[in-house]
Amino acid sequence: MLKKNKTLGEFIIENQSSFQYSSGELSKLINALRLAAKVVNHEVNKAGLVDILGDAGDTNIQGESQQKLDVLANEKFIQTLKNREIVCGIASEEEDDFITINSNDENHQNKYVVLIDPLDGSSNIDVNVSVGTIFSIYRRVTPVGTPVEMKDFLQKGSEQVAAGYIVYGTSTMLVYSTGDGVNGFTLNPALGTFYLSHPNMQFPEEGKIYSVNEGNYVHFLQGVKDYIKYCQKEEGDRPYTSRYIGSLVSDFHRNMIKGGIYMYPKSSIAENGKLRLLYECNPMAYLAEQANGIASDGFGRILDIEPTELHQRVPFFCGSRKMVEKLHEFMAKNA
Ligand SMILES: O=P(O)(O)OC[C@H]1O[C@](O)(COP(=O)(O)O)[C@@H](O)[C@@H]1O
Ligand SMILES: [Mg+2]
Ligand SMILES: [Mg+2]
Repeated sequence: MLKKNKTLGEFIIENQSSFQYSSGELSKLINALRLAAKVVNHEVNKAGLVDILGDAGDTNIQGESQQKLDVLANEKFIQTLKNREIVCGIASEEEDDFITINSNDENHQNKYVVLIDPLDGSSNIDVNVSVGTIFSIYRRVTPVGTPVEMKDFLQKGSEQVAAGYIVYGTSTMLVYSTGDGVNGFTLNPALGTFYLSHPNMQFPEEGKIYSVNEGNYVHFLQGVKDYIKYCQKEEGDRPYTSRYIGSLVSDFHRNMIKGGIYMYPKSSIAENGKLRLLYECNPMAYLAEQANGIASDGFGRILDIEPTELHQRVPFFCGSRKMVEKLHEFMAKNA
């Protein structure tokens, strides 16, 4: 049984040997993400006091207006990773193309690439509702010693070596996995230290919460509509409770603790849904499976999807095993 209140630093060192490619490089990388999380947490917590609320006045490659905190979080994560010379490339929701990191690594010796959603839940920033950061880590497929290429980023989610998120909520937590279960660490703001608070997180097999933007209901496929009606029907332990924060990280985190299903389906107004495969769906799917949950596009496993573009979107259904299996029944019936 993992002893609680171990610091994240201690946990990283102790668990390094259980990682198949253990060389200390991934530990350094997780440590860098931990540092960047603290820097961004500090900015998020005082957002209303300084001029970092609101629109940054630019749009990203997906045509979405960038919030000032999107831009700031993006800068902080990229800078922290660059300064620590431990990755050979970074891709981000807020960057059109991937970034090659070779400033101090002339020989391109670094083995890992990182994909990030620097600030998840942007529509909640200005209204003081919890937001997050999502990260996904792969070993490069191109030879060490050569510059990083697009194919190093366009890998199936099943190839991830680690993934995680930070939730900036009532408390700040860093939750991640390196393929050996999911563990959650809570930041003690006074000490600036993350402590193990949620060892071995697991999705309950069954849940009573469904999370979907019902404002889009009329545009959903019949299978999704039927499943939502099933959740709302007075029968057995239903109706379920509807909870939708509008920050993927926060909705996922709640559902992982309490049991539930999160859905961002495709619709007649969003052909492939809204969420991005590489830095939203793949990392959350990796965590879900490590925590005994399921993540699919309504028909197949998210982690088996072959990526084709850096910012591609996919329909996303994720959560407690029995709930996602029930959704699959309705999707199959209407396929
Ligand atoms: O407002 P909508 O259409 O329901 O979308 C909410 C979803 O979009 C997101 O905000 C997309 O993420 P970003 O904020 O990183 O762009 C998710 O966090 C959230 O679940
Ligand atoms: Mg996001
Ligand atoms: Mg974002």
